[in-house]
Amino acid sequence: MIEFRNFSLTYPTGSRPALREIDLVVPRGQICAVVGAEGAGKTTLAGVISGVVPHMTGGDPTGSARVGGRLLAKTQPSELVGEVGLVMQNPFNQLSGARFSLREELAFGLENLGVNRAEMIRRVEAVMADLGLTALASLSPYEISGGQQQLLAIGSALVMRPAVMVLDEPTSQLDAVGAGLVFDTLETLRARGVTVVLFEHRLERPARYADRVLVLGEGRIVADGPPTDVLTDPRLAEWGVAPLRYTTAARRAAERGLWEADRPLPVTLEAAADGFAAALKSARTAGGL
Ligand SMILES: Nc1ncnc2c1ncn2[C@@H]1O[C@H](COP(=O)(O)OP(=O)(O)OP(=O)(O)O)[C@@H](O)[C@H]1O
Repeated sequence: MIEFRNFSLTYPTGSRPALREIDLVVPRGQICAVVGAEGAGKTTLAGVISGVVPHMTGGDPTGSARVGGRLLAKTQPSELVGEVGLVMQNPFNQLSGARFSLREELAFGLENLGVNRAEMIRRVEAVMADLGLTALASLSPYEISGGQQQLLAIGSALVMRPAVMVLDEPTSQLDAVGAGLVFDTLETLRARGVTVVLFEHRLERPARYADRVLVLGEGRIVADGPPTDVLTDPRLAEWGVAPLRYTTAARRAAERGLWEADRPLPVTLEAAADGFAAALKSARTAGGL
């Protein structure tokens, strides 16, 4: 579980706080997506949860932030290995540089933790199968594509079986198939009780997979709720987040009386298609078409 109480953070060179008065509880097994404009504080929040900020960046925190009951201000990032898995935007930066093959790279963190060999092999093989990496097992992490490196970075976090996974734009370099594998994996993690915090620019995936969406605006949580509420909020654009095309199309239809009054605005393509089909049907029934 993640628990922030009135948490604020100002970087040493910052003129204003990067995070302000964050009150947040993310329970076990929840997929929580965080969206927001550039500079809203997403990477900072990811860094605080994973122990990187302020320990490695500097910064002055106030209030409290806990992961799994540990007070992050008093916990070094190395103590969080195994507790929090962090996947950053650029997978290249996450390669250990010390291993010759994907299989060895995936085993690297487990070796450092002293996990026994049989268990290590079991976990590495399972993660490679889940992420479609088995055929690449003997290749160098440096000779695979950026998308495959992104899957490798996710795999390197997954093998550690952390209680919390923090994913900063985890599918930015992946095609639809690769992104699908990652999001299927997130569903498995939810079922296992892993807490997932997902930072995304694009809203399609949070709309479909997240239990909850937070919007950050200038370091504050400005909205927090189920995707169907938050992503249809008319203030989304004011917060610097472009609404989904389906939601905008349905809102325009609603303004012209072409969307059923009691039907929520859609955040997925399927819900939009159902809504427009229902609107067409009622227009036909009414003899309008
Ligand atoms: N290491 C740092 N030192 C000083 N200021 C920083 C540092 N990192 C981020 N900031 C500032 O803190 C604020 C929040 O930045 P952050 O990177 O967390 O936002 P973000 O929502 O992740 O933005 P983006 O979508 O562009 O990645 C910004 O004003 C940024 O300039």
